[in-house]
Amino acid sequence: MRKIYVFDTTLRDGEQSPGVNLNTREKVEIALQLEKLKIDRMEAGFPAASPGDLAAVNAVARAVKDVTVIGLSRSRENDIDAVREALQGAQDPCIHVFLATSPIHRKFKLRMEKQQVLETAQASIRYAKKYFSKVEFSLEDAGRTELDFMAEVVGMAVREGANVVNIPDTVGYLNPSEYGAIFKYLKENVPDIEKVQLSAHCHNDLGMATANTLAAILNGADQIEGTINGIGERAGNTAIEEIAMALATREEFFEAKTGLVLTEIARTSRLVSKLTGMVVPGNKAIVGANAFAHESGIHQDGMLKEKTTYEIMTPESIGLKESKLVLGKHSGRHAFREKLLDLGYELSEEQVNDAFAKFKVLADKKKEVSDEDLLALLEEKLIDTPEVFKLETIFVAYGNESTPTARVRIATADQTIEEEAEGNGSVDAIYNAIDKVTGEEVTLADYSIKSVTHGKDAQGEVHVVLSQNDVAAQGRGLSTDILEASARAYVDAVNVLIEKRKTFSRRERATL
Ligand SMILES: CC(=O)SCCNC(=O)CCNC(=O)[C@H](O)C(C)(C)COP(=O)(O)OP(=O)(O)OC[C@H]1O[C@@H](n2cnc3c(N)ncnc32)[C@H](O)[C@@H]1OP(=O)(O)O
Ligand SMILES: CC(C)C(=O)C(=O)O
Ligand SMILES: [Mg+2]
Repeated sequence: MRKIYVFDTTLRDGEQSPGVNLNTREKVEIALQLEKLKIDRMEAGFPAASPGDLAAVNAVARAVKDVTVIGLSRSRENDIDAVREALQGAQDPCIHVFLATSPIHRKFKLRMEKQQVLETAQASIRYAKKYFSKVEFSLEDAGRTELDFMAEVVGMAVREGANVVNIPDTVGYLNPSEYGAIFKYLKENVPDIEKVQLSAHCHNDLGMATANTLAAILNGADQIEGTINGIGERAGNTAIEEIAMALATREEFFEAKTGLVLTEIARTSRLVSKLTGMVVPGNKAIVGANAFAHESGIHQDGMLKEKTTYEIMTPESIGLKESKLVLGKHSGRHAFREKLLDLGYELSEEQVNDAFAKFKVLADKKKEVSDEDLLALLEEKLIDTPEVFKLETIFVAYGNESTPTARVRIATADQTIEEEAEGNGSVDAIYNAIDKVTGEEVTLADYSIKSVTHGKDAQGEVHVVLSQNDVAAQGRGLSTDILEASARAYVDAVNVLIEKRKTFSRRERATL
């Protein structure tokens, strides 16, 4: 099995993400975690960029023990000297020198002819070689460089003793067959190419960074460069975790693997996200919150029967605990029943069906139904009070300069009654309208409201206590709308009150 070396540039190209700025302490923290992940090489920064970055690279160089630490440098002696200073104290230092080779960069940015590019690159590799036993040279924007000129520059780098030659698709322009073909071409056309390691460095402007990097591996690349979570300049770099898991999942196809401790992937991803402030999208491959979550009933059923139906790798393999079955409007009975069992509810088939119907109504209103939602829903269902009055609809008209008015429609066993009333607030108006329907003379002894779930679409739970003569009754209402929850709680309490009154009078009659 061929080993693919992993060059992590989270601390350099990753830090080039707009808005990201890592201080020394943060760089060291990430570097130590990258060491646990067992990446082979880490680019800690660009020492010539600022005194702060030079110091941070130095701190990383001194902190890590088992990883090659790299500093980036333009093809200029001053930049190379800055890397020399920054890498003092490193166990295994390496310098990364780069110069653009494409016609666009030569003409507009560097304002150099081909020959000048060749000579500048040669001089910088020679200078770097005086101080470093390990030198990587990158042909910036290789992806848009003429193949014959690229081969000429790579040949020069090989002769000058570069250890790694990197072929960046700096602007994410190529597609996998084109990028793979470059590696094949260099392998076949550059004399002594086997003396260097060829490296792939891709950007994700067209969403092809991972595919391009894999194409390079299939065509002989020895090293891949990337960042954790794929952060980096513009649309980012190749996500290292995607390459590592692609190789691990399809080992028989690629016949290559990294030396990463895969179970450290999730932890590393979380740390990088936290310290860079770059949130990982839920649908991000491997490390997104939904990468091992299933919401659809058919998928959940498959997962419960056999996980490989819908998972090509396990969450445990990247250091997560388990897959998640998320209950939502697309979920089915299998997952629902499983969740009830998890929560300690062993219900009959009929009860499950009944609760499932209520769950679907709630799921239509909420993106995700949480455990708290379910508990609230189940507890409400399990209280067996006959519904003398059943709330059907409420309508509230409210304005801060007008009197709130509410209209309620309530069903009884033999009719549906609609009433309207005013109040000194929306809830008061609703309660007055309900009183008109029920004809019950009750006192509102207590009213409380709390949110039982989180977020903007949280469920509100309203508790009311009603009293009538010596009888008190509690009611509970649950809804994503607090006015509806208030109405439900009140009607529930009236029903409980009526039930209590019946029990009370039965008991009284019995004692006569
Ligand atoms: C594809 C990549 O990711 S490359 C890395 C990109 N990363 C960064 O640029 C982050 C760090 N950079 C910086 O802090 C600054 O750009 C510095 C300190 C390096 C340079 O700053 P300044 O001296 O003010 O130059 P500025 O950034 O404006 O322009 C870049 C100069 O470097 C030249 N240059 C660009 N690449 C190279 C190179 N590889 N080798 C030599 N010169 C280069 C440009 O032609 C330009 O030269 P000019 O001033 O003669 O026109
Ligand atoms: C410095 C080089 C390697 C780079 O980041 C790029 O070309 O994308
Ligand atoms: Mg880059």
